[in-house]
Amino acid sequence: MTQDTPRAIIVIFGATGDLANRKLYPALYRLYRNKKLSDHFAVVGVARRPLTQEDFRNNVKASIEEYQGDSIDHDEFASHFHYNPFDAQHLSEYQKLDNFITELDQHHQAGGNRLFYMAMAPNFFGPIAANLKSQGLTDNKGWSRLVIEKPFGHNYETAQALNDQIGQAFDEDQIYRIDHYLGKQMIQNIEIVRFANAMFEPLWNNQYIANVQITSSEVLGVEERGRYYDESGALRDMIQNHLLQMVSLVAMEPPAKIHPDDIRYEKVKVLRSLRPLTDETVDDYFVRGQYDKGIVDDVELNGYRESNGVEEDSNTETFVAGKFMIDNFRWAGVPFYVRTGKRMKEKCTKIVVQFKDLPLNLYKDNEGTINPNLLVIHVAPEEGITMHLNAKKTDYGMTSKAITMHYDKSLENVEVPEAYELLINDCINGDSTSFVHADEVALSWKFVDTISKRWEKVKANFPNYASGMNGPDISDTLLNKDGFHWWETCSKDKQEK
Ligand SMILES: NC(=O)C1=CN([C@@H]2O[C@H](COP(=O)(O)OP(=O)(O)OC[C@H]3O[C@@H](n4cnc5c(N)ncnc54)[C@H](OP(=O)(O)O)[C@@H]3O)[C@@H](O)[C@H]2O)C=CC1
Ligand SMILES: O=C1O[C@H](COP(=O)(O)O)[C@@H](O)[C@H](O)[C@H]1O
Repeated sequence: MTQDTPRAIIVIFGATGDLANRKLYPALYRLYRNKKLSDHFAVVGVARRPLTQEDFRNNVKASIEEYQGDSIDHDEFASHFHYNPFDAQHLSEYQKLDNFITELDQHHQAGGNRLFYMAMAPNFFGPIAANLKSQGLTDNKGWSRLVIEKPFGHNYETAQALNDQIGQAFDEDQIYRIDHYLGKQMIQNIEIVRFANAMFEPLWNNQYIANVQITSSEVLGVEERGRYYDESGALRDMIQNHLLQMVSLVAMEPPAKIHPDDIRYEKVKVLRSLRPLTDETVDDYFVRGQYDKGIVDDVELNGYRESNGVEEDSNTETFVAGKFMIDNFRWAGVPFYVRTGKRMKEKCTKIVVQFKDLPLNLYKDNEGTINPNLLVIHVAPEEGITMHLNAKKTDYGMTSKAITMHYDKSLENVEVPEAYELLINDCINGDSTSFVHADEVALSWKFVDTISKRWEKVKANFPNYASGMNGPDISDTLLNKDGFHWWETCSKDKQEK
């Protein structure tokens, strides 16, 4: 561990929940192991369950063993963890929590800094933030920061109400809204690929790019999250946040500096330039799907409507494909296609940039065609970059063939920081670059609300795709009518077709 990393007490609200166990403890453990946490860090876990200190530390160790797969002695790490049984709805308990944190701060010499992490249901975010303020927990001598998890509201109105509520207790620069996609290495790489390569930046515009395709597909269905998901759907669960963040990063102008304000400013400009939809135009730009049962790897899987917590005639979409038009000088006329869904063919997040064809190309391939250049950013599960180019076919003639040049991140042989690990590290260090600003939340909800209102009004003919397929046919039609098609495979080894 190091002395120069910021000291802090990390207070986790919802310390017994799924997010804390599956993501936060393993992430903290990796930070600790990689010497990114100060000797003086401490974690206060709060939740209603009456756990003893020992129970809590055993839970933390068990979660590291399960999710980190690492069997070294975790006792020293766990000794930084303290449990405080607490009901967020009881105002009287906040003062006790304050005393508990203050004592620990003295014990660990944590410097008076407090990171409040909301790993609880979203309806608690506002009230807890207000109570932290009113009960003096933010009057500590060091900094205090608030970390909140998505969903940031259910629509524009509720997101604004949430922002107003937490904004009364914390300033915007103290609020860290987590979108875990922004912690992924290859998402962070978008900026570097674009702005550190002379061969891409001059071409990154409507003169040379035909379209951009962003896919985030999942093999899993809604599993145990049916109740939450049926209220949300893919539009709110993925498009409003992760997909729009990716669009913003691919489309933004170069920032003046690598500084949170400069980058947010550029992302906000993209969101402000999105061509707004109306009730009449939604169907031309966005389509939806819901998975049916299907056979995948010889196993028969149930349909969405058969899942726990889902209405039997649910109108909730588990798939969305859409087209964003960004009406600014750089992007006028270039469609940004996105799609996301559950129970699709493969787990894959990737960004494909398709370049325009040359005005004349004499060097066609054997089939008499010329393959467009593609730049593929593989976000997950593979991490890397593939360039699809044309080269001479090895024979006596002058025909071309499609080739790929690939950067495979896994060959670097370095441990890749996991998204939560990286984002928690940023919170502790006060770097809010990879977090979502209130303005981004507001603008993305405004855009998405038009679609969700339309979809609530006009029922779909669901289910419309079998489990294991890449969504419904209308997703293909969306691109085909513009003369394009989805570039399918995620594999770096195969030519993407
Ligand atoms: N799980 C995940 O992978 C992801 C979760 N999120 C978000 O993270 C947040 C947490 O999700 P998740 O961990 O899945 O939820 P869980 O339901 O698993 O956990 C909720 C936690 O809140 C505690 N809690 C509930 N009521 C109270 C109360 N009145 N006072 C104090 N503690 C309370 C529970 O403990 P107890 O019952 O002991 O009080 C539990 O620790 C949500 O906002 C979710 O949307 C976001 C992305 C991914
Ligand atoms: O935020 C969410 O993301 C996951 C997908 O994340 P990934 O890192 O595995 O791509 C999704 O399953 C979940 O429904 C959604 O809430």
